[in-house]
Amino acid sequence: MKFGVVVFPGSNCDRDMQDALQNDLNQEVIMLWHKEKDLSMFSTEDCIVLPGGFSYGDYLRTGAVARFSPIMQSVIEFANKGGKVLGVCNGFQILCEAHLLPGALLRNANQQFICKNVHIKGLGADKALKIPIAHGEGRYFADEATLDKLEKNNQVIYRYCNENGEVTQLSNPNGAIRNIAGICNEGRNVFGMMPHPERATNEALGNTDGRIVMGSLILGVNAVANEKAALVNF
Ligand SMILES: NC(=O)CC[C@H](N)C(=O)O
Repeated sequence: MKFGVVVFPGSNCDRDMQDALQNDLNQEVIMLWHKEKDLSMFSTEDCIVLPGGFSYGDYLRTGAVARFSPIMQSVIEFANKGGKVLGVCNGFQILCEAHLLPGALLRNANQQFICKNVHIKGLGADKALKIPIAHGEGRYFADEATLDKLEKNNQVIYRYCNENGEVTQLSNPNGAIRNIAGICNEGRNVFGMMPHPERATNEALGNTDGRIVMGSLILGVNAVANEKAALVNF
C-alpha cells in the first residue's frame, strides 16, 4: 500500500504525516504538490492523504479554498473509483468542503483554538485512545437526518470520550454534535477525523496510540477489531 500526501500552500502537518507513515509505520510515501493532477501511480488499494494545517491561511472558511486546488478534482475522481482517501484535521475540513464527506466543521464552541490531548473511541471499541487535537474550526455539524444516516450505517468512526471510554458532554472539546470526531463515507473508502494520529506514533513523542488509528488504515479492519480499539473498514 502506497500513500500520497498532498501539500497545499499552508499545510503544516504534511511532513509529520510523511514521517509517521514512512518511519514509524514503514510505508511508501509520495509527496504531492497541490498543483499536480496525475494520480495514475496510485491504485485504489493505495491511499491519498490530505494532511492538517492552514491551507490558504484558512481564508473564508477552513478548507474552502483548498477544495478548489487543481489536485482536488483528481482526488474526487480517485475516491469515486473506490480509492482510499484520509483527511486529518484541515484535511477533514477539505473533504467536507469537497462534499466527499457529509456535514461541516464549524468554529469551536468556545471560539478558541484548542491544542491539547483528548480521548477518542473507535466504533465498536472498548478502549479510549489518547490523541492530540489542534484546531479552531473542529466542531462537526450535520443536520439530524444526515446524522441518523451516519449512525445507522456505522459511519461515525470516532467520538470524543473521557479516559474511561465514556462519551460525555465534558469530554467533548469543541462542541461537536453527538461528540463526533471522525466519520467515513457510505462507501467506507473516504475517512476524515479532527484529531492528529500522526502526532502520536512514536515513543519519542510520548504517545503511540496514533499507531492504532494509522495501523487500521494499513492492516485493515480485522487487525484493528482485534485491538478492540477502533474499527475502520478500510
Ligand atoms: N491542525 C489543523 O489542521 C488546523 C486546521 C484549521 N487550520 C483549524 O484551525 O481549524
